[in-house]
Amino acid sequence: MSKNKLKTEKPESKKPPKGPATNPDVLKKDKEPEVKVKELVKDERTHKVLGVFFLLLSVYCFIAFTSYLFTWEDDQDKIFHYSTRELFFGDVKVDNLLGRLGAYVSHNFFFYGVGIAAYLFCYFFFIVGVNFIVGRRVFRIWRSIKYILFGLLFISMTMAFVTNGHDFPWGGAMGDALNKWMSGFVGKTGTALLLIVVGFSWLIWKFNFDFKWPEKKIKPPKPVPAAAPAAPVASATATPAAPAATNTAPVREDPRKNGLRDDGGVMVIPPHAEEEEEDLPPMELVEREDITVIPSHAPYMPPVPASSFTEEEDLRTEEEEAEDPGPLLYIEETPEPPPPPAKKKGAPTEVAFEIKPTYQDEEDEVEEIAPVRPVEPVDPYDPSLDLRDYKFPTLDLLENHNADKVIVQDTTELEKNKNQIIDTLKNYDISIQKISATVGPTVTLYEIVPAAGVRISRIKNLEDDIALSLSALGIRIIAPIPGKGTIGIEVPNVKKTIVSLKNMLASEKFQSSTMDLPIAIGKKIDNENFIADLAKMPHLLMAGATGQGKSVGINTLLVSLLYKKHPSQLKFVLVDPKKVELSLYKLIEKHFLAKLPGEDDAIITDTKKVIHTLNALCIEMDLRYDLLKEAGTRNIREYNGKFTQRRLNPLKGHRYLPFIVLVVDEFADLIMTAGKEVEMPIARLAQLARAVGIHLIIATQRPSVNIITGTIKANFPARVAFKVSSKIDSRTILDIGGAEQLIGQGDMLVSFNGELVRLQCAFVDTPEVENVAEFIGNQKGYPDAFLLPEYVDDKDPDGRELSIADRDPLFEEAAQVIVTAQQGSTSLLQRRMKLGYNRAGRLMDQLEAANIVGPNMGSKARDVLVKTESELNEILNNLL
Ligand SMILES: Nc1ncnc2c1ncn2[C@@H]1O[C@H](COP(=O)(O)OP(=O)(O)OP(=O)(O)O)[C@@H](O)[C@H]1O
Repeated sequence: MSKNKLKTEKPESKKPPKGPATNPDVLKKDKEPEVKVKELVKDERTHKVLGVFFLLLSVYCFIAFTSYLFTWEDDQDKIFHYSTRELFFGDVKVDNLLGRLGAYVSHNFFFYGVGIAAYLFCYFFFIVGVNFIVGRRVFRIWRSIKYILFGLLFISMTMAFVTNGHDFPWGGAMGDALNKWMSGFVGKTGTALLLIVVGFSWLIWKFNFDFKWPEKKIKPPKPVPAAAPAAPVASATATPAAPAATNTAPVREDPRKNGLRDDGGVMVIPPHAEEEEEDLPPMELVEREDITVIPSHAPYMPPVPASSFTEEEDLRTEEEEAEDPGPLLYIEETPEPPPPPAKKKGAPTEVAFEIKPTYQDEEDEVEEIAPVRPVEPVDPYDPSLDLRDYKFPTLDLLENHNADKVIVQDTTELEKNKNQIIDTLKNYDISIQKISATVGPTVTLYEIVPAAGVRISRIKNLEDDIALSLSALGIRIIAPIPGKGTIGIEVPNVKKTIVSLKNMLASEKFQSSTMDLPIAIGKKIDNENFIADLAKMPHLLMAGATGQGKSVGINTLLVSLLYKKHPSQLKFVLVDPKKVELSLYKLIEKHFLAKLPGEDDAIITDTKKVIHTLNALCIEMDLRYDLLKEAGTRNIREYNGKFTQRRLNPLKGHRYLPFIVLVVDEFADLIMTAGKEVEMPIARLAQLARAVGIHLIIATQRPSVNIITGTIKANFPARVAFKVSSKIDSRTILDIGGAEQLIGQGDMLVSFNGELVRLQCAFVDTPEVENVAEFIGNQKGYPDAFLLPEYVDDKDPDGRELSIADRDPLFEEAAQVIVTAQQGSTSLLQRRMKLGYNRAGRLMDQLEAANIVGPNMGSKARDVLVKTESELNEILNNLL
């Protein structure tokens, strides 16, 4: 890849600075750092200063207002008597504790403003101040503003109405004006009634009083005759005996006390549905413990600590808050019918209730089972929110490579080739009915319809003769072209056209594709873009002699994925034994790469580390299978679908699963150095990993049978061959000859879905890849690369059992997990801490040695010997 094109240094960087030569003796004055207004506004310190200001303002107003209540008579005279100028700059004596300014401000707020309701301004300044100082929304500003506005109107008007004619401005000018207008409009009595209605409505809304009518005595139920059919209910107290009774109070009387729970269809509604029960059929409410409210931004990936997002969270604006789906509600599966998710934004409670109608008899049941009331669906979880500002790379980072020129072939060349083919065939007594040509980027396909009675195998055998007569390399005969009833002869073009990746990515087909992992591979002979879904392939084996376009091919695939996927949806594991081919992708480590914990470099070049990484991937695969199993889903799509619908509990280890694509640039090298140790995990992954979203792209220069073994081949149904050196190699990779006749430079054969297609691989140059990687790398990423589970090699002496003295660094964390969950299970450690089985097992042994858990009990979880966290802390302190 590095030899594609050498990146030239940008000329500007080497140019001497323009203008007069600088004298080194004359020291330049340090440029004052520019303070940007935007940064100043965002600065935490600015917020704190504002917070102090608002708090003091609140205190100031409060003292001034309170003082005004006692001194208003004297001060008012002076304020009326003197002009503002005299008041401010003269020597007027006032009684207000806060002097002339206090008297003046209070007078304006009370007299010309809203009267006693002016205290609401103190409250407002106070909450704004607290929010600024603390740096997060302790008080909800917009909601408070609504209440304050309502309070200003209502209190000032009510005070003006009640104290009508009083000297003190209880309602202020605004209250008086409102009162006057309202009294004229609906009369004094009308105004009084209106104020009472509004006041009571507010109180009811706020405190939701229980207006209970004295209950009627319940008549003891009549004994049911023994012959009568039994009603399908669980309890006579919960279900009235006759339809007429369904709307009577006793049925609804404190339904939760019934403690009944039926396993029928359930409907989940927010708890305040209780208030609106009046219109509903009688129903029983049962507290549901299987519904948990957990924070909206629960970590979805182990390497990203939850705390890293909280700061950003806190700085979110009120508007963003409004769009936020709010606390993440996850709803556990219940049997049929599936409960519609129900949680209104900001609903304050942590329990939801299960409501089901009670039935009179079986006939009613069908009607009654219909949903009781519509419930608002919960906003789906969006994994990309953690990097919400991430921008996808733009097409202008890529080059056109003159590919915008329409592919035209010399008509004389076409005509000449056509005649040559006809003549050659004639020489062998093969006549044809029709011949047509399709000009592709690298080769032209001549399609022949032979005359009746001509055997296809005869034409096929003439491959070399036709090549000779056309004096061209790389002629391929496809006899017959599947599904067309014609025979194809591919003849290389004299002038080839580069297929630029840019054009392929700009195509409608790619832009509008909804594939999980769309890869733009290249152009077919008929110039159709070949875009496939790697997730469906599900793995790709690439082979080709050196210099035939493999590295470009790998870049094409990787760049295609980078243009379509958000960092939260996709991770690459890059294995590059050649050390230079994939090094460009280092820039996107914190966005798209996965690595082993504790590794510095995400791109793996060392064979030993490759073995660890492949085994870690196998562990990840197993963990993912566990998660899928627990979620009752069959593949990653269903699983992530369920997770985003908030139907899986992150507290139980569920997380959004990004696709993982493993890319091995030189497989032969690995097999040569590590043999089975590499082959086995690769084969395991190839066999099983597709369902859990792990896909492999394996490339090799040497497609010999000892490298591409039967096991590997059997699990890679999609294979790509660039030009290879022999027919045997072509057979090894494609199970058929033909790749040896390719003409190189990205000319390729793809065997996929039982079809063999000749493509010209899309071309992306090294500087373009660099542009894309830089574009992504310059954006905010995760704190670290995606961490794969830990793998400890049993044969590795470093990984053997350790004594308590040198216990695992994760020992304390593991102890906390086990004690909190009160469950001594290794798989719990694996899931919660994303550890491999070996490490989790060793941790468990160490916990046993520290008497935190009991001995191994086979398939059952170990006993947890420590019951409380304080007990645990004591043990841990003693161990230190
Ligand atoms: N799709 C393509 N379109 C046009 N030219 C291409 C294409 N692919 C490769 N080439 C040309 O072929 C050269 C070699 O390609 P590449 O580096 O991908 O080969 P390779 O198979 O990876 O070789 P090696 O295995 O030695 O690394 C490139 O520098 C480029 O000029």
